[in-house]
Amino acid sequence: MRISVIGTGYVGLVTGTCLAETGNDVLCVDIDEHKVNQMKSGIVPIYEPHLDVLFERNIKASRLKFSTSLEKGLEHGDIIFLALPTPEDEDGSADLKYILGVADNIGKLITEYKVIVDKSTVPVGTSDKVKAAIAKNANIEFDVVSNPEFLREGFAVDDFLKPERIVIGASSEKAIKLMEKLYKPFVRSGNPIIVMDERSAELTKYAANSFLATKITFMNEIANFCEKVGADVDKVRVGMGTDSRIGKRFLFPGIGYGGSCFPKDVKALFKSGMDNDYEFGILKSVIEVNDSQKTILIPKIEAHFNNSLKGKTFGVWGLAFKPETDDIREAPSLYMIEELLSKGAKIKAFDPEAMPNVKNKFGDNIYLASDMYDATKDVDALIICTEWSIFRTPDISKLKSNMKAFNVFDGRNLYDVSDMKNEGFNYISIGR
Ligand SMILES: NC(=O)C1=CN([C@@H]2O[C@H](COP(=O)(O)OP(=O)(O)OC[C@H]3O[C@@H](n4cnc5c(N)ncnc54)[C@H](O)[C@@H]3O)[C@@H](O)[C@H]2O)C=CC1
Ligand SMILES: O=C(O)[C@H]1O[C@H](OP(=O)(O)OP(=O)(O)OC[C@H]2O[C@@H](n3ccc(=O)[nH]c3=O)[C@H](O)[C@@H]2O)[C@H](O)[C@@H](O)[C@@H]1O
Repeated sequence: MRISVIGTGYVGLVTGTCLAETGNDVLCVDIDEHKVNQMKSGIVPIYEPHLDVLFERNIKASRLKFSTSLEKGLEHGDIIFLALPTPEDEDGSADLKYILGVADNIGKLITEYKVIVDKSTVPVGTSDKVKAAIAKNANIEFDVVSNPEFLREGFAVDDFLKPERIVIGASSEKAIKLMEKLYKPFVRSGNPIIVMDERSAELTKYAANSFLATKITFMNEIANFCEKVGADVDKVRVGMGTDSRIGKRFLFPGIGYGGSCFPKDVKALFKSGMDNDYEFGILKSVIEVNDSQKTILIPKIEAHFNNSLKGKTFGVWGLAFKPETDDIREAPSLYMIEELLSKGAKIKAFDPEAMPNVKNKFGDNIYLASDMYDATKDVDALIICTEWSIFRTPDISKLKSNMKAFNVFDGRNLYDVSDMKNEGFNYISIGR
């Protein structure tokens, strides 16, 4: 099938590449000329494990091409995916200017039947807005489908190739048939393609992300309470998670959820609620609790240093919002670093993939370490913000010879409390 993907970020590029992998002829369109030039010369512009192999293979097979021209994209694809940003607007709602801007142009440019697929995360009712924006300028038949994406960064290729489910929100039989044909190769394992109306599909995406964010936040509160009453959240987590109704996943406490989606999506669902005369009390709390969780280690650090962080140096391990990505959008590490800088501390930071993004954000305000041990030289404490695998079994003797004082504040519970104590560290983690 001939496919175009408009917007070639984490979702668009993975979608385009994986659809090419199953034999489709894919054109990826992006407004960012630099990005498109990179892709044309074979460079994957983001860090996403395993994407490079598929990317290269499909470019070689001429199934994956790139352009900055929306016009070419609309000419090429029978199915047009919109994988455009839907960032948080000032009032917390999802900003639809990218989606509706492109929809407006689609109406002007299409000359034959197209299926326009919204893959971005958008509030309930957006498909009607997209339809209206296209219809305003088009005299041609077209259909709009809502097909929310559930991939995780760091596992995006795997999640796309082997999805637990595919949600298709549509009312046109013709469009549904085309979408089912396109996705058939991805559901061989028996996982379902779930067809529903557009509004339910749009809400499914927000409900899923908000539920997961709530699950994490609930566990963060249990962890905070564990500290008050002398319980161990790791034990509570295992004790709870073995109940299959609860499940083991997404129960890991830490310094809050971050990323380009959970924070904005929870806020957008809350705002959608308010716009429709419904106040999501639970989401209000999730937002508040997560905001304070991001800096939950700060009072503990301050208490240790007698409320004076001025001139103290902190090593920070892990800057991306989670492991296996270079994405720092809404990363808890950024909130920690900003808070520490504002209190006069100095930072030596390291992340395996996110250093260029962090450099853009902080410039010379922090020291960008050349490796994880460089970030621990002469520090008063080490702070762990992201649980990259390479941090899990550090060379303890190297750490000890580097660090000025043996303080570790661990926002991701990487180490055994008694092991760290036996090694002579003052080790503070979450809920233990
Ligand atoms: N990042 C993720 O893991 C997931 C994101 N989503 C949703 O997917 C959507 C896209 O997210 P990301 O891929 O993370 O965004 P992104 O910011 O990584 O990529 C968006 C791309 O769209 C391009 N763009 C902007 N305006 C354009 C225009 N007028 N024409 C062509 N290209 C244009 C940008 O240059 C950028 O390359 C959002 O709604 C997000 O909530 C859904 C599931 C997972
Ligand atoms: O809509 C999206 O963009 C995506 O958002 C999340 O994916 P992602 O943000 O890539 O990452 P997650 O693995 O879900 O982690 C999100 C945040 O929660 C935190 N988290 C996750 C799990 C956990 O147990 N504890 C915890 O604190 C992570 O550290 C991270 O900051 C969802 O998992 C995807 O299904 C969804 O498609």
